[in-house]
Amino acid sequence: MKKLIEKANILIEALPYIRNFYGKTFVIKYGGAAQIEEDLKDSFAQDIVLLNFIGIKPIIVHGGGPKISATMKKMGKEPVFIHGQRITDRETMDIVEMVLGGLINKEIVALINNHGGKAVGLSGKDGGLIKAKKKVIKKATNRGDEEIIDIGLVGEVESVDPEILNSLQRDSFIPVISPIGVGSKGEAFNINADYVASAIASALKAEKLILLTDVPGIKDKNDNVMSSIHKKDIKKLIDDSTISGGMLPKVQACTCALDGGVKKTHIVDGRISHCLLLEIFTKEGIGTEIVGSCLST
Ligand SMILES: Nc1ncnc2c1ncn2[C@@H]1O[C@H](COP(=O)(O)OP(=O)(O)O)[C@@H](O)[C@H]1O
Ligand SMILES: CC(=O)N[C@@H](CCC(=O)OP(=O)(O)O)C(=O)O
Repeated sequence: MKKLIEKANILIEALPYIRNFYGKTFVIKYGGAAQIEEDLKDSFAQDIVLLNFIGIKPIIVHGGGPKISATMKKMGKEPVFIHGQRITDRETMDIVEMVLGGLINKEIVALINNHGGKAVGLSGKDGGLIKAKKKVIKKATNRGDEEIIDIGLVGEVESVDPEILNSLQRDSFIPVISPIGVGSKGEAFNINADYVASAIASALKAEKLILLTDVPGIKDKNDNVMSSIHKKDIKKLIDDSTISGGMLPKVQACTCALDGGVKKTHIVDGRISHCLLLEIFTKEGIGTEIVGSCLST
């Protein structure tokens, strides 16, 4: 009996969150580094379906960097990254569309549907969801001026048209989005999934942006995970190199989303089973939250 009452207490701990989040949109970025074991993929899909059945509206933006790299290598191409962005020639863009839009997107859709959800896969091309333009990377030269590095068909989000998402949500579908944008001439652009998730969360004024990755959260200089950071403190953490590498686009995505009207942003360890439920429905949460308004400090 004691064990049964403990189970009831767990549900009761979740009650205020279920009440607060009813009808709200959560944008969840499912990074390639978190898509590792079959059990974990299943627990992710179960969490999404549970969120949906209790009235939260999840939107998934997925990555898949490791699988793109593995496929490139199989085809005799060496992946190269500059500032965390994959140099994308035309042949690589075909591989990106094949792996993200074909393989990974459909795998996530099938997983969610297997657990009783109604997922629909789309890329930024569908319904004109993500308009993109070529991303320009500038590098300071030792002559004191700047040179432009051409990284090919890498895009940045120009605008988001959420109409297709609104329609899908109205009919209780769960959108699963691959981070491919469409240019003014209909051409495809490869975009970092953190930035796409951030732009979509802003366009929908989502309640939360949650980025699933392969670290327990943002670590300080002593390797301890910081449970909460105010966005005004991010710059200092970048300047003193506490935050670097792959964490840079994530904190940028979180701060842009907060500026765009998203209430809270989280960086969570996707290698933990049911990490979404632990973050959303427990007092402590897991990982790092980045907050930005006076109310949430
Ligand atoms: N302060 C920090 N705390 C945690 N991780 C950090 C920090 N600074 C840099 N990183 C790096 O960021 C990486 C996460 O980014 P990335 O590998 O691009 O993930 P994903 O594939 O999920 O997008 C970590 O594996 C870690 O090496
Ligand atoms: C321009 C660019 O680098 N795009 C990424 C898109 C996928 C992605 O973001 O995947 P993760 O979230 O798993 O890293 C890439 O080609 O790897």
